[in-house]
Amino acid sequence: MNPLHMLGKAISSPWLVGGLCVAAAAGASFVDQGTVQMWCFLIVNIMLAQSINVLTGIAGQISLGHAGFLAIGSYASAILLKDYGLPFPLAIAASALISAAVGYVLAIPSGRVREFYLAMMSLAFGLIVYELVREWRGMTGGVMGMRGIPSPGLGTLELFGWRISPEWYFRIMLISLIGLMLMLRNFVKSHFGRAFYAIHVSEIAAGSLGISQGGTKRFAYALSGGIAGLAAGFYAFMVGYITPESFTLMRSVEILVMAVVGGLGSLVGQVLGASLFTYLPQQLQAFSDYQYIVYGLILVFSFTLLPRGLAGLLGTHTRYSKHDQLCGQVPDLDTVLSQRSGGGQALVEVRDVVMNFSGLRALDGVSLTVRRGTVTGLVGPNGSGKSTLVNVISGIYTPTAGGVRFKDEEIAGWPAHRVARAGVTRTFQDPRNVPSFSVRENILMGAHRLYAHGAFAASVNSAAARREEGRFLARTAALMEAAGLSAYADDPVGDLPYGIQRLVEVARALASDPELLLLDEPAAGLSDTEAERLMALVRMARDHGVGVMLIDHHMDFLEELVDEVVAFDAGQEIYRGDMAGMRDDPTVIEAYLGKEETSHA
Ligand SMILES: Nc1ncnc2c1ncn2[C@@H]1O[C@H](COP(=O)(O)OP(=O)(O)OP(=O)(O)O)[C@@H](O)[C@H]1O
Repeated sequence: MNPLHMLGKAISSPWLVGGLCVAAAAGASFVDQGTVQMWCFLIVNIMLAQSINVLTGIAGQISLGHAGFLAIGSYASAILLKDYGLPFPLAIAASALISAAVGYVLAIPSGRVREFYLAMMSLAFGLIVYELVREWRGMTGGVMGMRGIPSPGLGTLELFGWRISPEWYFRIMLISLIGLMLMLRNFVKSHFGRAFYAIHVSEIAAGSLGISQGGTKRFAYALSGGIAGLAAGFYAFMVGYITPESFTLMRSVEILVMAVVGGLGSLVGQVLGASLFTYLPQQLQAFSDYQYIVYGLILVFSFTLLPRGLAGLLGTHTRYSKHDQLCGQVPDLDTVLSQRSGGGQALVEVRDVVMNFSGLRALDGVSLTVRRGTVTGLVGPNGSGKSTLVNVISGIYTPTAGGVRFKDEEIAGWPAHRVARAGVTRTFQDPRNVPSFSVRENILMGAHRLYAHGAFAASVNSAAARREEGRFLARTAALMEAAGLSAYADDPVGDLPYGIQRLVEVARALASDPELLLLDEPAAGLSDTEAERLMALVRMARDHGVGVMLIDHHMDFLEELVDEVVAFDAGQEIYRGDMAGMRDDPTVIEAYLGKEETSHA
């Protein structure tokens, strides 16, 4: 193994980390106050880096204004303790809650913009907060700052009459950091962490699994704001004096740089980045005028040579599943899907759907019914509107006219995640997996809509959360076995052949225990063995009462599976019936099959 990766493994070891924490907690009594202050400052930076990592590294929402959260949390906790006499732990908890609330509100406009505009918006947030704390003199002390905040350094911070010394303050911070890191670790490995990452990689694919884009972004902003607020509360009491100059744009950039250099997406990386940027300024004191030039150079160096930051260099890899919690035996494949009754009943009814794209009519009055426990094939030449129909049913497009009824509800116009949560799961013509996730993580992500445990249970890894995760892991294992994917369980999907990626997407769709399954060219690029496996999976779904809509161009493949086939041309139905009839139908031959295909048949 690469020596750097060995080092990475060592620093991620719970024993080493635990040992270091115990040593630091004990050692705080034997070092000078400046060192203890530095350690406290390091903890604040680690928390801030984790805060930005949740938002930017995991959920993919860039933030250039994180010092805004730091300012809000610092002033809030200081005011609550100093002016309202709140005990210090409550003041810190309130600071976290207030910053989380601000994050939630900020997500409403920010959730609507991306990339450059999002960066600008977050920048504006940081600048507005900076100006507010400068101008709101009555509350914040304006440019003169807020003095006399109870602090362990001055011996003025008390908890129920106990004067907190700097060493004890450090120990309290250390325990809080350990708690935070453990909770974050559990959170990231849960379905919440996978949802955060999914909206980062593909909002459309996330929606098709029942992950709400807006809801997930709001949650990510609130969580990130909350963590920054926690750091801010500790910071305010640690320094005992805050001014707007501690919350400038440079501070926001510094926090982002720590996270980027440490390795966005990695929890361990944030500790490394924060450590570097806590100690570096000390070492660079002689060059303080050039400090930001040095930061800039580090950033350029890091982008060029270490795109995944220090975490990438040391090979520390954040996993998005609690794969070690697989408990019990891999269940029989038959039990992975619910057995649904009512075979033959109408499941989805598409009525007179029209879909226009600025002048182009992709669907022109399409009506179609898919029944429970049946497979409906959809064929037609390229551009005839098949994928558009799948997009309309699955909520990606709102039809220009017409309706879609699923079970007892009119779903046309529902957002994709709501349609998916109702039980409609689809695959895409080009597989939309999360390339950096393993096969197991991708398939597990399919079960998102079925999870019952909440964020707190996921973070503390409660018994109920463990049981549920174990159950879905076992079902994932059964699906991997059936799809012939077990050998790739821990491989990143992006590195695997195309056919395997398709099977992963189909297995992921089945992991959602769908009632209606929409498969868009699932057999394209599959080998014969892979196609056999795919057929077995589709048959299993059908036999469990799932209604399947299957788009494909392989006639032999369709012949094996479909109960009814519908042929489209130019957005209109030109044939409906069985496969044999379709092969002989002159309109279908003319528009789609051609003479050659029929003579082969
Ligand atoms: N978002 C969109 N904007 C504009 N035009 C679109 C959009 N989506 C589809 N179309 C057009 O609608 C028509 C139908 O496309 P669609 O992808 O549904 O066909 P298809 O039958 O699935 O073809 P293929 O077999 O190639 O996937 C095409 O002319 C396509 O260019």
